[in-house]
Amino acid sequence: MGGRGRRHRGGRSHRNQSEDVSRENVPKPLKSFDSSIQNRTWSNLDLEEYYKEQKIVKAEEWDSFIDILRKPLPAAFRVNSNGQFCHEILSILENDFVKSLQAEAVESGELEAIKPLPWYPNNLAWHSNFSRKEIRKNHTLERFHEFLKLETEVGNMTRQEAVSMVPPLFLDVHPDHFVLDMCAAPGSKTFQLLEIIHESAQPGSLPNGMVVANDVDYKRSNLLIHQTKRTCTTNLIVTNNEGQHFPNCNSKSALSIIASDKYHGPIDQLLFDRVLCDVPCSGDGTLRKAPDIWRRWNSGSGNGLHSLQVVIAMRGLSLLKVGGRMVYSTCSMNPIENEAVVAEIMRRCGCSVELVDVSDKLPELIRRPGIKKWKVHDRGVWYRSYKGVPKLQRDSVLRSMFPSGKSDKDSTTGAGSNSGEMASIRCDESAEEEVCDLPLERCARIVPHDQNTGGFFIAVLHKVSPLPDFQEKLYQRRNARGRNSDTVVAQPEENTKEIVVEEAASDNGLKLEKEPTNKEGTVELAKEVPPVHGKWKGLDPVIFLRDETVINGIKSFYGIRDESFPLNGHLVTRNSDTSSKGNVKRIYYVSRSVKDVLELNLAVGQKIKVASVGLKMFEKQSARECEAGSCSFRITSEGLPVILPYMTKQILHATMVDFKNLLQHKSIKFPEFVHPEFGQKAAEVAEGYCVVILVDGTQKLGSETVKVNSSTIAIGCWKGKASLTVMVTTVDCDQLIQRLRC
Ligand SMILES: C[S@@+](CC[C@H](N)C(=O)[O-])C[C@H]1O[C@@H](n2cnc3c(N)ncnc32)[C@H](O)[C@@H]1O
Repeated sequence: MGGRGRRHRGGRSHRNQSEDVSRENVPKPLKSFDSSIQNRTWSNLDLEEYYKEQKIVKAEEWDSFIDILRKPLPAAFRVNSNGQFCHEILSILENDFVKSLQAEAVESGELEAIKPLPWYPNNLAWHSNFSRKEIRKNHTLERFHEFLKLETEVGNMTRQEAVSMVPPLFLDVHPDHFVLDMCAAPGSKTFQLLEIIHESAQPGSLPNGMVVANDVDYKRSNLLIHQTKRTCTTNLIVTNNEGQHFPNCNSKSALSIIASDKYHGPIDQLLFDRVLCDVPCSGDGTLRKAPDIWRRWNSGSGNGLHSLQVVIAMRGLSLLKVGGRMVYSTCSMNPIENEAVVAEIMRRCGCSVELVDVSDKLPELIRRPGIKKWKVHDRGVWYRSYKGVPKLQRDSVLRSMFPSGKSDKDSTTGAGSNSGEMASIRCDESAEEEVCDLPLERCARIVPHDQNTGGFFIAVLHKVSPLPDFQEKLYQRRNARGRNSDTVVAQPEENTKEIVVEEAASDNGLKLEKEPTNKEGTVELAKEVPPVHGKWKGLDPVIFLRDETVINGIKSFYGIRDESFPLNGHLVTRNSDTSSKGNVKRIYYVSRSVKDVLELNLAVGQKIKVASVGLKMFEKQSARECEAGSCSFRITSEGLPVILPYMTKQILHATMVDFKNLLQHKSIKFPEFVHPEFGQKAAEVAEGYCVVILVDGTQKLGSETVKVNSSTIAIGCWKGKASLTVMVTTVDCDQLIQRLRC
């Protein structure tokens, strides 16, 4: 539909249901690649020594490995499978650019300039032989660059590193799944997850599944909100919780006891069928794309992230349903952030979690088994085993970093026990090299020289039974204590009666509004109705719109029947939209699954910090534009594809010539349309927002003859006193005009 995948401009900026993305959130462009300084900036002796020692590639491959790390990353991109013009775009790539760019490929000694990634389903993902900078700067690639730019801008394509596309494919998501993306920003994988959730949905029908895209960083979340808006989804909640403390939303828990008396929703507890745990990492797999990492890299950054990665992954597993699947991934090549984390969570979970062997999936994706032997490096010293770690260093070098994960609490000796000797010791030779006894070979490591990509790591985990009790209780204890330790020791805890008082406190600077507590220290929830005022400072609360005058006004103006497309209970607003009662400015539509989760979240005291939810469907018109009798809410471009199949009023059908004229001239007086019949119908429709649908030559101009389907092209317009005016951004107009020329 013309409205699909639209990009919006000029809307008022709103921090939480954010429209805009500040420039500082946009990933910095690739630093200019100048071969004269390449060797100086694209090298780091510590990194080289580290990876030689860790033996993630064989000695004979070393040169190929390090050479390719010094070459800029070829650009890759994906075609949005739900985009209305998906097939046209694939056809342009296959029939135009594959051929027209061929000369460039030959010049650089390659066979093809662009080609589909063989392991990605349906040829939707593509590899190019040009770096992003080459595409930007090389004049012969100008047309290709323009094409990529425009299609990305209107939401038909996404530029994404090839290896970063892998985790959602291993997650095996179905349209009815509840999916948690724990560390989601800037959102390229969330976008893929949403595509899968919506895969088989017909226009207007909403899948049963949903995605919760969480990221602790609200600025980065704004980027995600912007990115995913192009999917026109009603099935997404963007949240700003710390992944490792993502709340328990359980209406039956002691904390929620008061609310649960009033709560009769279909979900008692928020658990997920799938969890994506794409954790913060040192990012050395992205060296080819972000060369400044060469300068900054040291082994300490991976060591420093290990504990956080473990606790985020553990939280993901406890939020996973039994029988569910979690993918753990990083864009780091470092075993301390990868195999060591996976081994530690396997140890903590015992038999309740299995590593899934996915070696038969995506056979064309070249990857290597996870390694079972590695060492730990800290401040110039290599350790083969935890035994050798001096006491003073056991704060930074943890037993979970080693392959066996075993501690030796009594050991006071070892390579570095005397701090005076440390500097001269390169390795604790006395200790035996450890080998992990877990099936880490089932993990997948993607190394850059195998298929000219970045580096990446993936582990697929299956939850076969509830986690050991003490792991769940550990989470509660840590929250109750104020959670200032990420280096959690996996030991059984006896007293778990303590109740979470501040489920997600203010570790990251967000302050909770003060809530009343009772004598047990539990949060007392409002007795009558769930709280609606902002609990999280800086985040507007989510409020269900119950104003019948507004809802009925919309229903009757657009001819929407509740039995076909329910509005009651599915419309929400944010606090800043309602500066005074009845003055709602923006209305968001949420799918049933999202509605159920929001209601549960309200019942348990708004534990989840909701940054953005659902799809902006209606926007208030200014009083000047609204004549008496017309509806004061227009439909947004992103909402149109979802609601159009259910609209029975305010619809006009135009032939190609009138449709194109409208796009070109933006505003046309009724008598000036080529088909007077169309001008007549436009004059008759009620003043205010209306939709113009393009009909082909064989169809009549009567509304009842045209059924809306996935290829329907429609635009929002404003019917004024004497003319019809297009309500579509210039970029979208231009894109549509170009498309209609094809
Ligand atoms: C590797 S990036 C995620 C990339 C993302 N999955 C994508 O595909 O676009 C890691 C993200 O983790 C976020 N993060 C860092 N610490 C976190 C935490 N404790 N909980 C949740 N997110 C966290 C960062 O803000 C960052 O956006």
